[in-house]
Amino acid sequence: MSKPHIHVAVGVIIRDNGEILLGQRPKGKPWEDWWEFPGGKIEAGESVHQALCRELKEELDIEVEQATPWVNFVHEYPKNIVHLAFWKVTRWQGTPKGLENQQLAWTLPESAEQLGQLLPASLPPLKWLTTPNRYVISAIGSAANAPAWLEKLDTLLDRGIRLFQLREPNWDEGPKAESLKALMQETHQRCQQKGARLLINSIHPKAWWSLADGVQLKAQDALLLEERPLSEDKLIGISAHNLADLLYANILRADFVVLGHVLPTVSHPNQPPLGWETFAQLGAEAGLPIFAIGGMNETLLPVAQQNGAHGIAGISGW
Ligand SMILES: Nc1nc2c([nH]c(=O)n2[C@@H]2O[C@H](COP(=O)(O)OP(=O)(O)OP(=O)(O)O)[C@@H](O)[C@H]2O)c(=O)[nH]1
Ligand SMILES: [Mg+2]
Repeated sequence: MSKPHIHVAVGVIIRDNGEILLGQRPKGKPWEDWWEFPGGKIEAGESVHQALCRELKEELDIEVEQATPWVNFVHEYPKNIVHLAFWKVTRWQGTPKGLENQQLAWTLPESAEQLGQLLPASLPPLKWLTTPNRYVISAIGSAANAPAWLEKLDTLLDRGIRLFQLREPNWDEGPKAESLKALMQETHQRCQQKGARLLINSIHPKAWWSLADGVQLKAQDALLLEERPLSEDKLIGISAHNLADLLYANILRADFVVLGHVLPTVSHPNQPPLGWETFAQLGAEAGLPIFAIGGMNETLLPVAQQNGAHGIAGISGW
């Protein structure tokens, strides 16, 4: 017998301090007492945004004022298949109240499991929420430029950037050079001191990936793999340019995807950019958080998020 498909709008309600709102499922509903993000089924004729606003009014008595699409993904339960559209809610009116007699709790994503049992499909979003939303990519070139890089790194760390990628295809001694490995280790140490993470592009030796915090796989390197190449405690990003790359990122159980280039960029002068519309359409199919890349700068972060991005990535523009 085929399982029913259920389409659900889910609100990730986020306070400025990073806490999110979770609710305990009411008595008498399936999965009673399990913790979840507020939300509910999309009714016939409703857009996802309309369903989100209605559900958060019905369940919490708040009016949504600002919400952006984040990740859509599908979870198969024993009895049904749930299509979850997660939206980030960053401004609302009113104080959330449990109108269905459900317990509510504000928690940091990393502490959510202390509340009790969480719905299985709520676990990936909790992990994704701990991924920073600005992703800085290096372009250092040679050991002579190392001091300038380390100075820039310290400035970016002071500005709160918590995710970096070492990507040096044009390193003067080659992308496997000992001089680059030494700089990678210095960079990683400085990141660790500030709780930031450093990923290594897959053009560099595999042994470096686990010395740092994970890997950023080029699309064609991802296609050569059959499974997630590192354990869950490491991060795996995949660079994607089309739907096939995005679907493959799901097979490899990547943590996020970098999709682009979105706007014209000096690094790809001869390829046409995706533009925001295509970015949003592809992103809606990704099933993972997506970084927009190509022509990004910090003022574009809200634009990227309106188009469904988790964050922005780039070499320049910081
Ligand atoms: N709201 C919500 N639903 C989730 C999450 N994760 C998840 O798998 N679901 C599933 O999505 C479906 C949402 O249904 P719901 O019971 O909230 O629907 P609803 O508010 O419209 O309730 P109703 O049908 O009783 O009126 C359930 O099957 C639930 O198990 C989550 O984090 N939040
Ligand atoms: Mg509900």
